[in-house]
Amino acid sequence: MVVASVDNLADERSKAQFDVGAMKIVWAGSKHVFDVTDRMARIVASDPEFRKDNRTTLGRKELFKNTLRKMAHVVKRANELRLTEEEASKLRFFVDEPGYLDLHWGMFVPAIKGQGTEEQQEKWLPLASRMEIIGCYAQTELGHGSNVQGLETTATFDPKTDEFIIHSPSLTSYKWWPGGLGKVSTHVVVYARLVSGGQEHGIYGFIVQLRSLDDHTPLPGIIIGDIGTKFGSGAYNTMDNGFVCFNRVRIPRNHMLMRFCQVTREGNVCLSDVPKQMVYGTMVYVRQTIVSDASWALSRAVCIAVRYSAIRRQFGSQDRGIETQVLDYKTQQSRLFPLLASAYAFRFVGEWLKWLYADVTERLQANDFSTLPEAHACTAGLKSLTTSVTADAIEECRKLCGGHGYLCSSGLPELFAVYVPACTYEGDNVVLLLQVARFLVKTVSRLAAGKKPVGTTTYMGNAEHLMQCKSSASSPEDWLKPSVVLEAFEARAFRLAVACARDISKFSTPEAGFAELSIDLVEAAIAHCEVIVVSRFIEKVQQDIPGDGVKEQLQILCFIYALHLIHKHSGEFLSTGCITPEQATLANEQLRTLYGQVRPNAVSLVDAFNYTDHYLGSALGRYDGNVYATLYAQALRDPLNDTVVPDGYEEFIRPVLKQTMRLSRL
Ligand SMILES: CCCCCCCCCC/C=C\CCC/C=C/C(=O)SCCNC(=O)CCNC(=O)[C@H](O)C(C)(C)COP(=O)(O)OP(=O)(O)OC[C@H]1O[C@@H](n2cnc3c(N)ncnc32)[C@H](O)[C@@H]1OP(=O)(O)O
Ligand SMILES: Cc1cc2nc3c(=O)[nH]c(=O)nc-3n(C[C@H](O)[C@H](O)[C@H](O)COP(=O)(O)OP(=O)(O)OC[C@H]3O[C@@H](n4cnc5c(N)ncnc54)[C@H](O)[C@@H]3O)c2cc1C
Repeated sequence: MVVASVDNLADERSKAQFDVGAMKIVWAGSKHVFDVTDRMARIVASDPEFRKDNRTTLGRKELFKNTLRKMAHVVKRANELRLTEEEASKLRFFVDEPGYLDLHWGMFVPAIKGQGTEEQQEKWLPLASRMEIIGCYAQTELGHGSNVQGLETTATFDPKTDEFIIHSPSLTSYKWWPGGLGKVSTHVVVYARLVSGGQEHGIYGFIVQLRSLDDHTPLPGIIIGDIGTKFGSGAYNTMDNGFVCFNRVRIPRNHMLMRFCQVTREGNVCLSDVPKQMVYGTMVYVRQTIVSDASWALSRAVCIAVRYSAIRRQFGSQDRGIETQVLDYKTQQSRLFPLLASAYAFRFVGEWLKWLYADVTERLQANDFSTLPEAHACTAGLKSLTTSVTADAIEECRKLCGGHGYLCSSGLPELFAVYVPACTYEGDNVVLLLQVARFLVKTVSRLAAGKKPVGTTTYMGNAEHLMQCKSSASSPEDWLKPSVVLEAFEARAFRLAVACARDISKFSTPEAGFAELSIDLVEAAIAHCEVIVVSRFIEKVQQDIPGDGVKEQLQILCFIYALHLIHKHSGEFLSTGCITPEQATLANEQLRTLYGQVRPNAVSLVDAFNYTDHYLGSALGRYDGNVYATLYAQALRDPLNDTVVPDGYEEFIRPVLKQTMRLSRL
C-alpha cells in the first residue's frame, strides 16, 4: 500500500542545508569507523538469524534461548568473516540484545587485563579470547552494591594448601546481579575481602571457576541461578543476571588478581606502591564506555521521534485539507530539538572521554597517578549525567510519538526498558555524582592553599573573575558567543561548588556537612559535568569540519544544547547571579530562533546517524516513512490475532454473555 506519509520524508530530505554524507562521517568519528560501522550494521540487518521483531512476544525461556542462539551466531560469523576486534564488537553491538558476551568482553576480560599480573594475563586472556572459557564480573551482593567496602564475601588464604577459600558467610553476601552469571559463565572475577594471617586487607578480585567445562554443572560448593524476570517485555530479560553462593570454595593462590597486591606463599600481603583505588579500574573503564553508548541510545530514540513527527499530522486544516506536521509545532520542537542536540553533545563528549581514558591509562603505566582522581570524577559524573538524560529522553520521545509511541512496535518501550538500568549499574547515578562533588569540594578547598586546578577544573583557577562576573549578554545574538555561554556555565558551576565548600565548613565535621548538604552537592556536580559537555561541544564546533553546511548545523545544535540547559536550570543561573531575568529571556528568544533554523534539517540530522531499520526496530522510525502500513502489518502479526475468535471464548466469554442475557430477561 502506498501511503502519502512516505513522501513527507522525501520532502524533508530535500530541504537539508548541509551535506548529510559528511555529517555521517563526523558522527561516526572518521571515515574508517563509518565504513566499519556501516558494513557491520548491514551484515546484521540482512541476516535472518538476527531477527528481533518477535522479542516482546516471547516468554522468558524462549527469549533466553533465542539470545543464546544469537550469541553463538555472533561468535560463528565473527570467526567465519575473520573479523577484527573492532569489527566483532560492532557486529555484536548491532545485534542489539543484552547477552553474556557483553560481560565476557566488556568486564571479565578488562578486569584481567587491568588487574592481572603479566603471567596471569598470559594464562587467562588467550582462553578468554578463544572463548574456551566464558567469564563475568561479580561484585554486587544481595546486601551491598554501591558500598563496595561493605562487601561480605571473603577470600581467606590457607597457607597449608596454598589456596584461597572463597566463602559467602550470609544470605546478604550472595553475589546478586552479575550479567552472564545465572546460566552461562564458566568463570567469574569475584570481588571479596582478602583475609590472610587472621587480618583483613581490603577488597580484591579472584578468578573462580563456576561450572564444569564438560557438562556445565556447578562445581562443588557453588549454588547458582538466575535472579528472576526484570522490568519490561523482552528488554534486559535476554540476560541471565544471576546469584551465586560460595560454600568454602577453594581456588589456587595464583587465581587472585595480583597486579596491585600480592599474597606470598607464606601469606604475607605485599601492597605495590599504587593507590588502592586501582582495584576499581574496571568500573572506570566501563563507565567510560557507557558514556559513548548513551549517545547511541539517545540518538536512536530521537531518530524515531523526529521521523515520526515529520510524518504525523494533526490539526491546522478545518476543511479536510492537509494538516500540520506535528514537527512544526513549537512545543514539539522545544521538547525534541534539545534531545537531538544532546545526542550530538554526548557523542562528542564520549569521544573526548575515550581520549581522557587512554591518556590516564598511559600515565598509570608510567606510574603517574596524578590524573586518576580527575579521570574517576569525569567518568563517574559523565556516566551519571548522560545516562539520566538519555533514560528520561527515551521516555520523552515515547510521549512525543503520542499513542503509537506506547506500542512495542514503535521500538520505544523496549528501548526504555533495556536502557533505564544504565542509571543504576556501574554505580547508582546519585552515588556517582556525590563522588564528583567530593572531588569538586577538594578542588575548591585546595584553591585557598594556592593549588592550581588542572584538566576539567582549570576554569576554577579563574576564581576571582568567576565569583564576580556578570553576563554581558544584551541581545539574543549575544547568546551565540561561545565566551558568553561558557562564562555563564563556568560561573554557575563554580559558585555552586564554592557555596557547598563554604557551607560544609560550618559543620562540626566535613562528613556531617557533606551528608547534610548532599542535595546541593549533587546539583553542583551536575553543573560541573555540564560545563564539561558544553565546553567539549564548543571546542568541537571551533575545529575545521569538512562538508557543506556541516559546521553551521553543529553550531546551531551546540547553542541549542547550551541554551536549553540555561532554560532548564534558570533557577540556578539566576540565584547564583550569573545572569539576570532579562538575560534569561534573551536566551529563550535565541533558543526559539535556533529551533526554527534546525527545523528544515531535522530529518537529515537524524539520517546522519546512519541507522538501519533493523537497528532502529521501529514502525514509526522507518527510513521510508511508511508508518501506518507497517503499524497495521505488525498489529496483524500479534499472537492475539492468530485467531479471529480468541482462545478462551468458550470458557470465559460465552458464559458471561449467557449470564447477562439471563439477567436481562429477569
Ligand atoms: C564482542 C564485543 C562486545 C563488547 C560489548 C561492550 C561491553 C559494554 C559493557 C557492558 C555494559 C553494561 C552492562 C552492565 C554491567 C554492569 C556491571 C556492574 O554494575 S558492576 C558493579 C558496579 N558497581 C559499582 O559501580 C559500585 C559503585 N560504588 C563505588 O564505585 C564505590 O564504592 C564508591 C566510589 C561509591 C565509594 O568507594 P569507597 O568506599 O572506596 O570510597 P570513598 O568514597 O571513601 O572513596 C575513597 C577514595 O577513592 C576515590 N575513588 C573511588 N572510586 C574510584 C575509582 N573508581 N577510581 C579512582 N578513585 C576512586 C574517591 O574519590 C576517594 O578519593 P579521595 O581522594 O579520598 O577523596
Ligand atoms: C541490569 C543490571 C545489571 C547489573 N550487572 C551487574 C554485574 O554484571 N556485576 C555486578 O557486580 N553488579 C551488577 N549490577 C549491580 C549494580 O552495579 C548495582 O545495582 C549498583 O551498583 C547499585 O547498587 P545497589 O543496587 O546496591 O543500590 P543502592 O546503593 O542500594 O541504592 C538504593 C538507593 O539508595 C541511594 N543511595 C545509596 N547510597 C547512597 C549514599 N551514600 N548517598 C545517597 N544516596 C545513596 C541510591 O541513590 C538509590 O536511590 C547490575 C545491576 C543492574 C540493574
